[in-house]
Amino acid sequence: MTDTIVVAVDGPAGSGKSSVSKAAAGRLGWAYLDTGAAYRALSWYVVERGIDATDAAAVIDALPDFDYRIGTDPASYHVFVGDHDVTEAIRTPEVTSVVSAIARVPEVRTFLTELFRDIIRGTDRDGIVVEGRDITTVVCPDAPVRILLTADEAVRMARRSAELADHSAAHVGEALRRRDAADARVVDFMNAADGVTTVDSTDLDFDQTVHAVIQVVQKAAHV
Ligand SMILES: Nc1ncnc2c1ncn2[C@@H]1O[C@H](COP(=O)(O)OP(=O)(O)OP(=O)(O)O)[C@@H](O)[C@H]1O
Ligand SMILES: Nc1ccn([C@@H]2O[C@H](COP(=O)(O)O)[C@@H](O)[C@H]2O)c(=O)n1
Repeated sequence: MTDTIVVAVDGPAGSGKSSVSKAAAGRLGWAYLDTGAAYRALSWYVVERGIDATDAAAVIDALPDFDYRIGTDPASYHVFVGDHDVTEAIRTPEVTSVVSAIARVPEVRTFLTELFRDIIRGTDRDGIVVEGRDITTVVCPDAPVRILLTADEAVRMARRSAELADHSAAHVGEALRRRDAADARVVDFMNAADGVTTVDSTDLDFDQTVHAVIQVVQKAAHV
C-alpha cells in the first residue's frame, strides 16, 4: 500500500455507508470507494448474460471477462462495465435481489478484494474512504481508521423506504432485512471487530453523522 490514509467503513444495508462516506470524503478532499458497487455491477453483468446467479461455477466462469471500472472522485461517481454506464442500473430491485447470492461465492470475494486493493493503491489523494461489509476485517484490516456505521433496523428501513417512495414500506423493509440476513452469513458487519469504532446514527441527522465520522478520522489519523 501507499502512504494514502485508508478509512475503512462497514455496516448493514441502509446505515448510510455510501452517502455518509462519500460526503465525508468530499469534505476531506479525499477519494471514495464504494465496494458494494462492484458486487452489484457483477450481478448486473451476470443477469445481462443470462447466467443463473445461484450457479456459482457459472458466475466464476464469468469473472475473467468482467471489465469493471469505478471512479473514486466523490464529486463524480460513475460505474462502468465495459462501455456500459451502469451507475443507475445496478440499483434496481432486480440486481439487488441477486447480489447476496453472488457475494457469497468465495472466488468472487477474492477476485473483488484484489481489485479493491489495486484501486486503493492507485489513489493519488492523501486519503480514501472505502465502504462495504468486510473492509475493516478483510480488505483493509490494517487501515489506520476503521469504523462500523450502524443504526437501528427500523430507522434504516424508514430511510430506505423514503428513497423508494413508489414501493411499499413493508416490502422495502423486508427486502433490506432479508439481504442483511443473507450477507451476515458470509461476513460479520453487525458487530465491531477489535479496534473498530462504532458510529451509531440512529439519533443523528445526516450532517451530524458525517461530522461524527470525520471526528473519528481526525482523532485516529491526526489530520
Ligand atoms: N444520519 C442520517 N439521517 C438521515 N438519513 C440518513 C442518515 N444517514 C444516511 N441517511 C439516508 O439513508 C439512506 C440510506 O443511505 P445509504 O444509501 O448511504 O446507505 P448504505 O448503507 O450505503 O445502504 P446499502 O448498503 O443498502 O447500499 C439515504 O437516503 C441517506 O441519505
Ligand atoms: N464489501 C462488500 C460490499 C458489498 N457486498 C455485497 O454487495 C451488496 C451490495 O452492497 P451495497 O453496499 O451497495 O448495498 C451487499 O448486499 C453484499 O451482498 C459485500 O459482500 N461486501
